[in-house]
Amino acid sequence: MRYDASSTSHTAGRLIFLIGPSGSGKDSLIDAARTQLLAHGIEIARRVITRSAESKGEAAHGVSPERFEAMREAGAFAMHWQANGLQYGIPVQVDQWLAAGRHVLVNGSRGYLPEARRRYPGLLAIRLDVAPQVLKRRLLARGRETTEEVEQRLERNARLQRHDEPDVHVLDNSLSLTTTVAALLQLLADEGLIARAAHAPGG
Ligand SMILES: Nc1ncnc2c1ncn2[C@@H]1O[C@H](COP(=O)(O)OP(=O)(O)O)[C@@H](O)[C@H]1O
Ligand SMILES: O=P(O)(O)OC[C@H]1O[C@H](OP(=O)(O)OP(=O)(O)O)[C@H](O)[C@@H]1O
Repeated sequence: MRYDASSTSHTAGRLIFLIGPSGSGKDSLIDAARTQLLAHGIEIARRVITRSAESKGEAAHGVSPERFEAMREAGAFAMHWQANGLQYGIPVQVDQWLAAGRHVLVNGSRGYLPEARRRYPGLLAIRLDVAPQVLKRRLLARGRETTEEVEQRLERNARLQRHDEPDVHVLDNSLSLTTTVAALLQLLADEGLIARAAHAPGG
């Protein structure tokens, strides 16, 4: 059965769309915050990517381009997009979680944000920022892509940076991941998506 995302626009669960350039630390942040997010009842979507294996970071599901296309045709994705020569799919399970009133964190894309907003009007957009020179250093240190692929990612970043989307919460990931995890949890508490920690300011 095909799933109609538009039928789930007005649900109790909120989509948390984490964006930021490739290499800004989205996977790392999700991994570092995973236990705490799950403890707060936040679901975390597992991406499907046309990449055979990820050296580190989130446990994405790697598939061939042919398999990805078959999954897309079968309606397996709530959202999907293309970037950096790869296809990314977000499982339709996300819509089921949202319909059940669960908040869901998705590792998203700046390029896809306008479309994601059309589908999920109440989504919470969070962008990870790091300085361009830090981004380059991290991408090279990650060692997953070739130098050329890193350059392409930096070019894509420079291009997308020029389109500043409104209504996006920005978290700086230039410092330690621990700092960014704390900022993420604070933001989710401010938005009323998780309970505020007893010791947190304003709580
Ligand atoms: N706060 C941080 N401090 C230092 N290194 C980081 C930090 N966040 C991420 N990294 C590193 O930067 C690289 C890119 O992070 P990653 O999570 O893969 O980014 P993305 O998922 O956005 O592409 C990884 O090697 C990761 O270990
Ligand atoms: O549209 P953008 O904001 O440029 O988004 C960056 C693109 O790369 C992404 O994955 P990730 O950051 O995990 O990249 P990676 O494949 O290099 O890990 C993300 O899913 C986007 O498709």
